[in-house]
Amino acid sequence: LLQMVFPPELRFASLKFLNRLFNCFSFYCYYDITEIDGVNTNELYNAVQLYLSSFVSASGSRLSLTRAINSSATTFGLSNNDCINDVFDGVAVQWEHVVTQRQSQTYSWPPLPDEKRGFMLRIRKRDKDIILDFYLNYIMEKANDIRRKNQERLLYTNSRGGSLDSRRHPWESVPFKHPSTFDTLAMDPERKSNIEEDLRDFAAGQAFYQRTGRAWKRGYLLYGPPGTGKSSMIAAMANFLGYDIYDLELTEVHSNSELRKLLMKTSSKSIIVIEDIDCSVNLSNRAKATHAGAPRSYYDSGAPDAARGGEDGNNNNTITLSGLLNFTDGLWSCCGSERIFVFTTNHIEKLDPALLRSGRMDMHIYMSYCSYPALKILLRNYLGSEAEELGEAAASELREAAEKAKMTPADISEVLIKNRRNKERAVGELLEVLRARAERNEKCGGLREECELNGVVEEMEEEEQEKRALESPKEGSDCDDDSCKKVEDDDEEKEKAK
Ligand SMILES: Nc1ncnc2c1ncn2[C@@H]1O[C@H](COP(=O)(O)OP(=O)(O)OP(=O)(O)O)[C@@H](O)[C@H]1O
Ligand SMILES: [Mg+2]
Repeated sequence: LLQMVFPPELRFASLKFLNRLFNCFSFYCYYDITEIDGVNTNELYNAVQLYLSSFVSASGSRLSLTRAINSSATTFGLSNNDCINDVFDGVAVQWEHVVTQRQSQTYSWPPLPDEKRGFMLRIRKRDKDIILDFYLNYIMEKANDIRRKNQERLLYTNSRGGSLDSRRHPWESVPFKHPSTFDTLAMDPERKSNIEEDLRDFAAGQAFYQRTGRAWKRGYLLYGPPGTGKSSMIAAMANFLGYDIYDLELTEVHSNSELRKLLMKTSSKSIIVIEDIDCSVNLSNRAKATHAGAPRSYYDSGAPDAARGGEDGNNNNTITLSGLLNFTDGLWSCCGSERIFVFTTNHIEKLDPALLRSGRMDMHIYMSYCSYPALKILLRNYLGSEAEELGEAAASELREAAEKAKMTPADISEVLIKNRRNKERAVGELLEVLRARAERNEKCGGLREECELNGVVEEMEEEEQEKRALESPKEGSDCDDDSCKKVEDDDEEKEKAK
């Protein structure tokens, strides 16, 4: 019509004029919520999608269904260019899912997705205040609730090494399904409940952190020998609080600024984990600091710029200790809220004092060898029986052996898993293993670590294994003839080798 009525030079102006005229007389106004806002993912788009998926299934006649890899939840969504109505506080609104093909692909890296997706919200002009002030906040809260209720928490990794995906996100995610909880964690109950209480206080502490002027974050350093449950503790923390986990692979981070960018893209209510902090990256100026003796001198000599949040002059492409400290502690660490930092290490003595100084990591948690109270939890987990049920004599023998043996919960779990169908055999073998280990510890005479270094422990372990292999199969074991014969053959071979 425009083409017929107006000459070409007036077409654009007339279109603009008609548009304005139409808007003046229209009862409605429209808001676009696009999936990608400039270069960043639009959180509101994700929230609206989740919010609509909670009730769209009941009213929609044509829906899109999605399920993420490894996920157990199906998500309903509006099909392309479909509409749905909603009512908030007596006010009617309409949502439309608008999908269009991206026309001109301007150069950008990583390339933008082919489709441009967004939601269009249509409301009456007179309802603007109530919708913009309350409805959108309500949607954000509701989406967070749905996420928590679905228990579809995510485990993020930066294993792509700094490159972004098509949605401009540096983190990759999978549903987090680790079943470890504080109930299943073998640890002294008193220490465990202290940690639980600390976490509970943290999660409910918004007003406290606000009042005291502290950033709403907390740091935990988990240290102890391998197999004592550091990773299991992180999973238990995430399950307890219902937080996502960001597993930061430091070896994939190339500079301090990349580290900051990663931090900026983490969400609230999350646990940011760096495992094996002592060996995951060669923190370039740590050596200088240790050499200098005093922890503070590192700031003077090592990386003056980096300490203020910049890059080390000589090491533009490396991540420095100060970069890491800024990451956990500096201004950038509070670019979100309600976040927990967890570092783990097997060798706390190798860590730079700057990382350990008070206030840096709020709680240092030693994950120790398996004590008797922890052993009781493992017996309950794997055999389904309380230690007291095993009889007083067996219980006290176990207690004594466990205290002397200094075995990790991982080692003990192995013995229990192997014999989980036969409680007596499990307890019998466990006692045997614990005693052998206690005996070995005695031989090493408190120099266990030196013995381990010199291979003495390895030799002893081999001897123990051979001894056990020679004794098996035991009476009443459920191996068939063929497998028994195989074990005998193996034994013979081992004997020969010996
Ligand atoms: N305290 C514990 N409670 C329950 N299970 C445990 C505990 N410690 C270890 N385990 C068991 O041993 C296995 C290894 O534990 P985990 O990975 O948590 O140890 P880790 O301390 O993180 O070891 P590493 O230092 O090598 O990373 C787990 O599968 C878990 O089942
Ligand atoms: Mg671990």
